[in-house]
Amino acid sequence: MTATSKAEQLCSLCRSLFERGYSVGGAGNVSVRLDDGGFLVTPTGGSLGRITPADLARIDAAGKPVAGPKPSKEFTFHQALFDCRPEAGAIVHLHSTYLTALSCLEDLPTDNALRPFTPYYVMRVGYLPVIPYYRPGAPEIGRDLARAASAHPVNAFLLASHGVVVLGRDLEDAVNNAEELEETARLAFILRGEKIRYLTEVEIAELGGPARR
Ligand SMILES: O=C(CO)COP(=O)(O)O
Ligand SMILES: [Zn+2]
Repeated sequence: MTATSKAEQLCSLCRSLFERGYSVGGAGNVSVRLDDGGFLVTPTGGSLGRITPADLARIDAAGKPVAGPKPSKEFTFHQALFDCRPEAGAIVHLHSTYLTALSCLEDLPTDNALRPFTPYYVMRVGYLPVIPYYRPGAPEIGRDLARAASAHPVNAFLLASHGVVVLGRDLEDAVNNAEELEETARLAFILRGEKIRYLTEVEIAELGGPARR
């Protein structure tokens, strides 16, 4: 896929996420890896709902901004993840409602904030490690995400009291993973207080999702 078509796809998926309430105000950021080793990333401070290809920042393979407006202040953590996950083609960071609500709970288990009770969550994401709270833009987020991404073969990480970071092999895959994960968190809140039948270890293993280390 050319850089131009990736830019168009990025803008149309960002608009779609915004229009369906996955992002509000200026929250969230999205990036995609280009064939030359560089990246396209949403600008800092902009709404995902109103992005055009001219609004995207272009970063070269060395991590230097080379065109467009100032990139997202979270590009440092996008880059840390791209560096340790060469198979990842895109990253979506959202403050979507139910995942962010989950991220605000006290005493979340750091190895997995969402115990699986449906198969697509396991197949698309695996499980959900938690990164401690740091202010948005803090370099520690990238450092901790890189450590977690090496330790856990999963496609998403919850940022405590902040939101979620989701990876995919390409942009469409990353967005699908993010939607599935937000829906899983929504179901978890709907089911709060109910007796949930969690998937068994055997059921999880046969789904072929990322294996728990
Ligand atoms: O979600 C955000 C910070 O965590 C939004 O920041 P940017 O506008 O810099 O992308
Ligand atoms: Zn954020």
